[in-house]
Amino acid sequence: MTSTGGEWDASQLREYPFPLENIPRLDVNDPEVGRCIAQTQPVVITGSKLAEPALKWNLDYLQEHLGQCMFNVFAAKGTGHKFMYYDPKKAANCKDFEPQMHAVDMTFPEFVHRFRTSKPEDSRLYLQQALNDTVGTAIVDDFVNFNWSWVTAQQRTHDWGPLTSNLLLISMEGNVTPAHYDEQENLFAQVQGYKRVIMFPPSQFGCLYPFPVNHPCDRQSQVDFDNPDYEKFPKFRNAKGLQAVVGPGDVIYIPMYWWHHIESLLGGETVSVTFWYKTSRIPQTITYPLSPQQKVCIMRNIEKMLGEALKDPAEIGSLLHTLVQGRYP
Ligand SMILES: CC1(C)c2ccccc2-c2ccc(C[C@@H](CC(=O)O)C(=O)C(=O)O)cc21
Ligand SMILES: [Zn+2]
Repeated sequence: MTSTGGEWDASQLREYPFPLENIPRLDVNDPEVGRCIAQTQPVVITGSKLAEPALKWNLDYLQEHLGQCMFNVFAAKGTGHKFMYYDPKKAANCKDFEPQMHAVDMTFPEFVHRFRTSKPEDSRLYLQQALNDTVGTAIVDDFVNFNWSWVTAQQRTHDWGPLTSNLLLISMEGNVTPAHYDEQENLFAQVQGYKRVIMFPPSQFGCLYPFPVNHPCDRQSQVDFDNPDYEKFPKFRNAKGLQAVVGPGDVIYIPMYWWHHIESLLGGETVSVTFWYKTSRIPQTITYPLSPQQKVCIMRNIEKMLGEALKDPAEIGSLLHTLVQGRYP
């Protein structure tokens, strides 16, 4: 994988212990794009103009045109570079959980000021804000001029459910969102700077050891890619990833249940806009063998049901071990 125009170079890519193949990079008019999406395979789509009006969304422009409301900004703990999502509701009943980032609400000018005066010993920041009509009138103008006809055609062609949200993401260079999966289809538009996306198929659930469903970090991998614990996570040695670097104007399709780790490359802030779609209603006919995605969904339901049935999450593991050991080799 080489840079297209010298904007980044491979020396910026953090080293990880797993092999990586490239995610295909195709023009929006290539019929192969539709085939990739239909087969829930990741693909980088160029030339879609999906969020073209946002190509001018640098910090100055956004400060000028975003409203004066408060923005969701996350600060990583200490000088860490990882932004691992956690569910605050589940954190409430998980006493020994230590969040590795915390939410700080601030105005956009405050965010820009802290972003620009940030020193190496300061916490890294990551702004994540749902784009809606409260974030500012001029931005709405840009927003309505996104390529809605194209993205709505994808939604209809692939029988996705409703658009649930567009997130505006502004990251400092070097920030990392560790590997996790989401339960929605995602067309991820990169508009400023470069991001490296590393993805693993849902079939590699067994190599990536997600936290228990009832844990605040549900859906996130327990494996620290910078320092993997092969004693606890031996099958991580078998992980095989796909990767792409996306830049302004690129869109990457992140299929539901696919693992993704995303890092912002050097060169200043990175800005992305996500288009998340719920899945469609339950398919009429179930075909066998079930897909890896369906098996992840089944495993999630079992964990949820056991959590409710047993009340104490600590009992789930021993019950599952009793159920499996010596009985389901
Ligand atoms: C880490 C952060 C800021 C965050 C904190 C707290 C709650 C939610 C989120 C959240 C959600 C989405 C992203 C974008 C992307 C990862 C990336 O681009 O870094 C990704 O995972 C996706 O598009 O699915 C990033 C974040
Ligand atoms: Zn995600």
